Amino acid sequence: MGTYCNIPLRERNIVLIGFMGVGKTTIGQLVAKKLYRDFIDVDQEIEKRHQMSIPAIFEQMGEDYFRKVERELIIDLCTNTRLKIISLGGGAYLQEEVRKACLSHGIVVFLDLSWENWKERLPSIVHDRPLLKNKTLEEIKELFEQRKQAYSQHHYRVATDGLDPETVATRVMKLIRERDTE
Ligand SMILES: Nc1ncnc2c1ncn2[C@@H]1O[C@H](COP(=O)(O)OP(=O)(O)O)[C@@H](O)[C@H]1O
Ligand SMILES: O=C(O)C1=C[C@@H](OP(=O)(O)O)[C@@H](O)[C@H](O)C1
Ligand SMILES: [Mg+2]
Repeated sequence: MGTYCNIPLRERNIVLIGFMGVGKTTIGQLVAKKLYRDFIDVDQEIEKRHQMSIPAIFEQMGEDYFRKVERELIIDLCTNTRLKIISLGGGAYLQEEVRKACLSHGIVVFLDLSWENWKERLPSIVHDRPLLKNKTLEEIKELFEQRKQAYSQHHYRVATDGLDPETVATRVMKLIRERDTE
């Protein structure tokens, strides 16, 4: 797969990236509604295809299997679909092939949230994020910091601290509209 892309800019998929719990799934859904586009959440798609939850897939098939499935699905979506709003799982973008496919074929929007604000969200998300279970807050912070380097490879960044989902979605939508009218 080369990096050449013949998809016109305004037809490219919008790909939301960022750490677990920053709001990729929530915001993606809202942006899709605002732009009258289809929404695809990669985790939900994998769950649907396997008829299993993400924690069950991790437990029964293992993380390596999950990473392979998510990589293949994302590359397929990036190269073979247009005009979608796609929310990735937070770890997918750690894979180089995924980054390349998203950056060359889509418009990558990084949803950023400070550690201080992210920490407040942990209790509400820990139950269905296998990678957060049985980890201390210090270990999670380390993962949060480690992943910054991958997420720094994006087209747009939206700072979400203190913003409700509607406001974040409006900001993402405006970025896309402004780009389309350039
Ligand atoms: N901007 C926001 N402000 C407050 N809570 C949010 C915001 N975005 C998402 N959430 C909440 O955070 C949790 C994780 O959101 P989710 O969309 O599943 O994140 P992700 O897909 O990035 O893991 C959910 O409970 C969601 O309601
Ligand atoms: O960051 C990760 O490694 C993961 C993030 C999750 O998605 P969200 O980022 O939507 O929580 C999900 O794909 C899985 O639990 C692994
Ligand atoms: Mg999600």
